[in-house]
Amino acid sequence: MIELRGVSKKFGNNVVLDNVDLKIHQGEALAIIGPSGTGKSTILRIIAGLLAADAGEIYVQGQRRQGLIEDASDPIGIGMVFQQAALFDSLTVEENVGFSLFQHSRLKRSQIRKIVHQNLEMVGLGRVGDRYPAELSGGMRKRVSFARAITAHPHKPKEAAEVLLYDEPTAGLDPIASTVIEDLIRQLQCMQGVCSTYIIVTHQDSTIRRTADRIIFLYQGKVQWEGTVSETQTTDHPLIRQFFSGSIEGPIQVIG
Ligand SMILES: Nc1ncnc2c1ncn2[C@@H]1O[C@H](COP(=O)(O)OP(=O)(O)OP(=O)(O)O)[C@@H](O)[C@H]1O
Repeated sequence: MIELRGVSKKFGNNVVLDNVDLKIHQGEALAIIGPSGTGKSTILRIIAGLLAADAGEIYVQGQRRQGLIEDASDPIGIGMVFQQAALFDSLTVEENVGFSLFQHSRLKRSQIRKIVHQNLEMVGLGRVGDRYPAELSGGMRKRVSFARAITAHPHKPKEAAEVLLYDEPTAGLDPIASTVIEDLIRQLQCMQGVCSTYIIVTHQDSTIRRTADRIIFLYQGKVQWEGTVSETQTTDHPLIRQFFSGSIEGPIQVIG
């Protein structure tokens, strides 16, 4: 569904991604893990088309993307759920979720409200449409941002996100609120019998275990390890052992 071939990215002299190859298949749940500052969010932003790679190619359903998302027409929609829910504080929940439809579609207000309400129901927030983000908890704000990511024009199926990119969706949440989000991610994946695809960046052990089918470990600009959740527990790969044990001794250099 998405393929990165030889993608590199640096900021100044800081080489963040170094010739990365990556394939994500239809219906797959892929987690990208690795120490802080290794380029996980950078990969997501490149896949979303928000950031240009310095080198390499990005294919979406076999079609090469040229440029960024505003000048490219990907054959499928790719939605991103940001680490901070990134909601507009001065807009209500309903206005946030329906933002792109209110701005860019000719749908009637009542039609948009119906779509928004359905999507808020899907994330378990059917009753908060007229509240403001500041009146919600962190977990609720994250759920609102999920509802926004899956909101698309009903007559433009290409705009519906078939691939969702989650950047640390459970960061800062307590274990129970994290479970709610993890369950929701899996529920949103398999709606109406069709399983969509997602990529998740997370540091949280429970989120890795509960939301990933396949895991890649990114370090020093490269994919250093790839496997399943259960293989993270059995592998003797030194990077994986150190990462999951939290030890400061090992090949991963501790910054700061
Ligand atoms: N716009 C930017 N300008 C300059 N440097 C950047 C920019 N965006 C990211 N970086 C740098 O690129 C590196 C990778 O950042 P990125 O946010 O992708 O890491 P990450 O693996 O997601 O980290 P974390 O786990 O801490 O969220 C970091 O050293 C960061 O400082």
